[in-house]
Amino acid sequence: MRCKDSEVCDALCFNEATRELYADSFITEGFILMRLSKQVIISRQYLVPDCFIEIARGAIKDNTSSQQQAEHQEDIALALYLANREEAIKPYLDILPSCIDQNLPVTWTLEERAPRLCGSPVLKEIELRERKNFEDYKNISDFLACNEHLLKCPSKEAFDNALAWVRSRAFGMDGALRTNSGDAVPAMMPLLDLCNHARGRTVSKNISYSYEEGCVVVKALRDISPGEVLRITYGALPNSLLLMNYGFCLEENYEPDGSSNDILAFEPIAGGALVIDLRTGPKSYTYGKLVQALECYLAHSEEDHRETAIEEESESDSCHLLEDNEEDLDGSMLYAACGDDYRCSSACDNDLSLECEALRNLETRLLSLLRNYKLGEIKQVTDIDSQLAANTRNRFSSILTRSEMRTISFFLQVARRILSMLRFKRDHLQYNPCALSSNLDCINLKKQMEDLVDVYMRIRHPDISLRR
Ligand SMILES: C[S@@+](CC[C@H](N)C(=O)[O-])C[C@H]1O[C@@H](n2cnc3c(N)ncnc32)[C@H](O)[C@@H]1O
Repeated sequence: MRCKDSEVCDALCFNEATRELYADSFITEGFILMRLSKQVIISRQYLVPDCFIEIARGAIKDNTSSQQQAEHQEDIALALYLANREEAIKPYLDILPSCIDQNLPVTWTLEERAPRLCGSPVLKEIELRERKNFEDYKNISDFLACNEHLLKCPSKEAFDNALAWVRSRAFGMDGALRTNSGDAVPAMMPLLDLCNHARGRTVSKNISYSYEEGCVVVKALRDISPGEVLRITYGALPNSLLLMNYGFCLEENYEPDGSSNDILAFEPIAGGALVIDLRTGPKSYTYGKLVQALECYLAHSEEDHRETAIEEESESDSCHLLEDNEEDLDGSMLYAACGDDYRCSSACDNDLSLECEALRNLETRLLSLLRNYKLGEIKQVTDIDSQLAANTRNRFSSILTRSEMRTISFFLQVARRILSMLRFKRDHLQYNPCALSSNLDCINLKKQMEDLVDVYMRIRHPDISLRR
């Protein structure tokens, strides 16, 4: 579709080959590319009959939180409607890619997934996603088997593709009708959904859209050259989600303030219930998470110490403030750092010893996670078609895993630096974020690490911090 001036393009939406949204002539900033009115927006508000939401509510017995459940039901309702392939929307659906075309990791075999994503928490998430899709489909087909008059159950393949379209192409429709949790109702917006995602430092969006009285108005944000890809932003999404829902990842997925959109689901204790979302960025993003991880280890150490203390109480009256492997600590400085009062220093030393232990636990855990990644061990394929798919998978898996390793290295180096400061060792550690990053990223990361160590020491150890 070619928009020469600010035409209303509604009539074309369902019966044109819409792939030609890409501008074929120079478009100037402020140009209105299109108006999508409610006739072409596929949402419950406009096209999806209420019975689909009733089916989704009846069939999906989520055990997640009520908000997630409500959102999920809305997505399922929309997916069911799409899978039902009504005549009016068929031309639109006919051009949408399948899950395989989208290269979604749920379609990769185990042999394809495991080496590429080895070490990544995303491997587990993909399995969960598969299981959830399967459960949802089973619930829907069971429900529709008892309520045949409502709808013919779509095939699993049709349902999977429809749900993938909702996840990768639906927009939150800003309007009077809201989901039970108050969120915007998901809607398909043919044409607007041809735009790619831009975020991060290197590529920015070139068009914007806004809701105006039942219409979505799409405007050029700057001059757009012929053939240039039209880009909106899907949000500050992490690469893990981009890969799972859209089948691609972004290099340099950072915000202008230097915070990464990539989040590492970190389990301080392997298989434990606690998962901390770690991301790199300015200290407001990192300090709280670091402390949360350390507190988890502190809680464990304190339990262990209490048990050991009870065992040892009868054996000896002597107080071992430091562990054997902490012999290299400069005792006099430790006491000085904790104040002159002996009782205070004794308590502080004990705390310090626990804190060092927590930092060492964090260091050990992060190191072991880092070792799980197996970059560069992916088998090469020979035939051309498989090579193309494999190259795409390799590229995006590599972006994702490098980003996760970058986050792990970040916190690892911070833990080591703090540990070295608390032990009053000469500061011989160098931050080395460069192996996984570009030069600019390297400078930012180094600053973020220094800031995090600095704020940690100032807040938790102002006396030591002052002496440095
Ligand atoms: C909403 S659609 C965008 C339209 C898509 N370009 C098309 O022609 O159908 C989302 C899909 O576009 C692709 N995509 C979007 N942004 C991308 C990006 N920055 N890099 C690579 N692929 C992208 C992915 O395949 C994703 O699943």
